[in-house]
Amino acid sequence: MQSRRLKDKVCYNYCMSYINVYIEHNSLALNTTFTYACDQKVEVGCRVRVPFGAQDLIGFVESVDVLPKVKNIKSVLEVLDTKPLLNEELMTLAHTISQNYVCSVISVLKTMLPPALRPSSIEHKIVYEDWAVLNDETVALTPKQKEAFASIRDQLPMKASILRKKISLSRPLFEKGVLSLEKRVKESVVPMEEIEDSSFVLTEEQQAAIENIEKGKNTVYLLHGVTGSGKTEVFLQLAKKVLSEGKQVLFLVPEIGLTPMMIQRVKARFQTKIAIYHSSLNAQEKYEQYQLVKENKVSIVVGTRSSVFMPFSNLGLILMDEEHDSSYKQDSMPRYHTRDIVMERAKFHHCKVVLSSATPSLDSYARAYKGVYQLVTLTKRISLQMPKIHLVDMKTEQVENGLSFSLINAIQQALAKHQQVILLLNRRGYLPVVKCTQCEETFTCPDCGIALTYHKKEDLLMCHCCGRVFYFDHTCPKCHSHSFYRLGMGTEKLEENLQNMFPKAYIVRMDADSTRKKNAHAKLLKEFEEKGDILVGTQMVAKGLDYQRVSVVGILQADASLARIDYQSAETAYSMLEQASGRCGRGQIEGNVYIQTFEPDHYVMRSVIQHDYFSFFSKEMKYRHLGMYPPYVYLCTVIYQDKKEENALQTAQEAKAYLSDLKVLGPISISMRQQKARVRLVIKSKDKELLTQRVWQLVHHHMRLKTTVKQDINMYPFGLEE
Ligand SMILES: Nc1ncnc2c1ncn2[C@@H]1O[C@H](COP(=O)(O)OP(=O)(O)OP(=O)(O)O)[C@@H](O)[C@H]1O
Ligand SMILES: [Zn+2]
Repeated sequence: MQSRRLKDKVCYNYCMSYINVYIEHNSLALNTTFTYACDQKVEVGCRVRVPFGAQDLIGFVESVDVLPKVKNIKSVLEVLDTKPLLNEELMTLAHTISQNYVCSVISVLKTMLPPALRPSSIEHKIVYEDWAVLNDETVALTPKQKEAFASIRDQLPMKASILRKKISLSRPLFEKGVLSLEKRVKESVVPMEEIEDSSFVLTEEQQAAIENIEKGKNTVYLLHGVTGSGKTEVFLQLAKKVLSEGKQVLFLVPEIGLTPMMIQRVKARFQTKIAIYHSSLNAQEKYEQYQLVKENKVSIVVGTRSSVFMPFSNLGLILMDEEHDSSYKQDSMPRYHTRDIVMERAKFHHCKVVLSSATPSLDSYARAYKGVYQLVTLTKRISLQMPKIHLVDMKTEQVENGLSFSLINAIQQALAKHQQVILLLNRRGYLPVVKCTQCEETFTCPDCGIALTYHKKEDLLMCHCCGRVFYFDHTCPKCHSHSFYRLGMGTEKLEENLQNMFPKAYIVRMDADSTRKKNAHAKLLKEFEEKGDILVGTQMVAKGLDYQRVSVVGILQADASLARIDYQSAETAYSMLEQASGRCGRGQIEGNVYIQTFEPDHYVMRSVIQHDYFSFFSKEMKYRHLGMYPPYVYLCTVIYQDKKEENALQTAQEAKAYLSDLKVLGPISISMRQQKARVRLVIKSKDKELLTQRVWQLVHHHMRLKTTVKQDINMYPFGLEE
């Protein structure tokens, strides 16, 4: 790998410079710069259009050399930016990420930028609009024109479209040069409910936590506070101090559930313009928010994963809420974990980082336990006590429509008292499996080979793996029967069952299907808060919700996440159960949680019943140690994909042989994608640098062998893909 040089940042020599460019290309083989001649002013971090083979490609300038190093080099076709899109910090960061995650620099550069600024973003053109601005007031006007001008004089500059609607005489004002037109980026309004700020006296624990963090010498703090212990308030207080010193603050939230809530709280508290950044924004809105930070117009950013790449100039604090959440790891190239990027940015800006969660990732807690991070704890809830957990043993309980009698009873009582209920079933759709009762044929996705889910409202079958949908005529393609088993249930069916059982209840359903539209998430939550009795949903409902009237939480099929054969299943299950439980009893009414399980004696269940994170942590760490899994080792998975399984297998075998100095598990065959067989290797090492080095060498080994089998590298995966 070559190292980056940032010398000769700008070339003011307009005659000719030689620039090194990362070109837009998917191949890791091209993860190097190419040199071009350029006769225009250009800086590091600008985009250029260059000839490459028979194509024109877009690239980023990595460095500018005054002296030519290569003979017969081609010339740049066009310099696309007058100012660098990415500053030195971000250019260097891109390089670090590429190194650590074994991915191309260009893929990182693309991820860092809002869609409108990505190298060849033809479909995301930035939208501009005309504004009328004052040009020359001294021009002679007719009395009528004078009158018209006077009526709008104080409102300038204003949108030309509004001006034209307001006065009919706007045209002569432009023609005579009183006004002129200016193109400005169209401003979109991101709608957001305004809420009032609540101020309260900090609890002793909150006070101590703030002091510990402010006075601490460490860079990274893990704020471990039980659900409802007021971690957000600690965040807001810490932010206040840093903002008063004139520095910027980044609030990171997981996708997308908590975003509206955090935005509201931050806005209410600081009463100032903030930048927000999440997946519901369109390209134009993202561009706008990005520019707000770039032009130093805001000091606060609230956003999900990708906001970690915002062009901060003076970052004073990074707050990462629900740090355990899986959405912080990007599951496409570059497969970075936000926490790692946070650490890099904190290093550059010399600022503190606070990670917070009621159920920290094993990784972060282990670091805090060892003293690498400073542990700060909140052990008590603000309101009453922690909710009471009831483990409902499904082996012995009576059940109706998938609900145990204990849970049905609790729901009835809550509804009678006008309290709210949250039910979690981590499976969307109506029927998870469609199977013919005559010939036992199961409908499966031809691309992925997994069972299709029936969605009743749309009356179609959907693959939850690749998203493909299939028309369903309620006939078995094999034996033409019309009768199907009604096995299992997803959230859509649960909602229907509940409506039949509790006809008067107002039910809100929240899952990937009901939240597909823009801002649907925030709308559904508002609907539940204002008039809902029961909120049904997938793990989305387990996250961060803070409603005072929720007295019952029911978790259906609680063992489903434990059943997965993955080293991380127990951690995911513990966190989901504890987080979901934490949604009730947050106000003045007691909370009761019903966990429907076939394994009430499992250590995950035993820890949840006591709300005892540490007992879970200790047991889980023993298992990880025994099996040699993170945080004891670093992992990398490589998935080989090919039309023919034997090709993928053979390549994986070759890779395993090449990596004979490391512990490699597999190859094993996992589910298909796009009709291609997939074979997985799991590579383990205690030495992070060695792992990275060997994986890069593996990539080059495949290049030398001209391997045609597609490989997908995932450094530090979040669980193993199946
Ligand atoms: N000192 C305080 N006095 C009274 N109420 C408080 C105080 N601090 C926080 N609260 C309120 O307590 C509730 C819980 O706080 P918050 O949502 O920050 O909890 P949390 O620790 O983030 O919980 P979770 O991990 O479950 O998301 C909120 O409604 C918040 O407004
Ligand atoms: Zn599929």
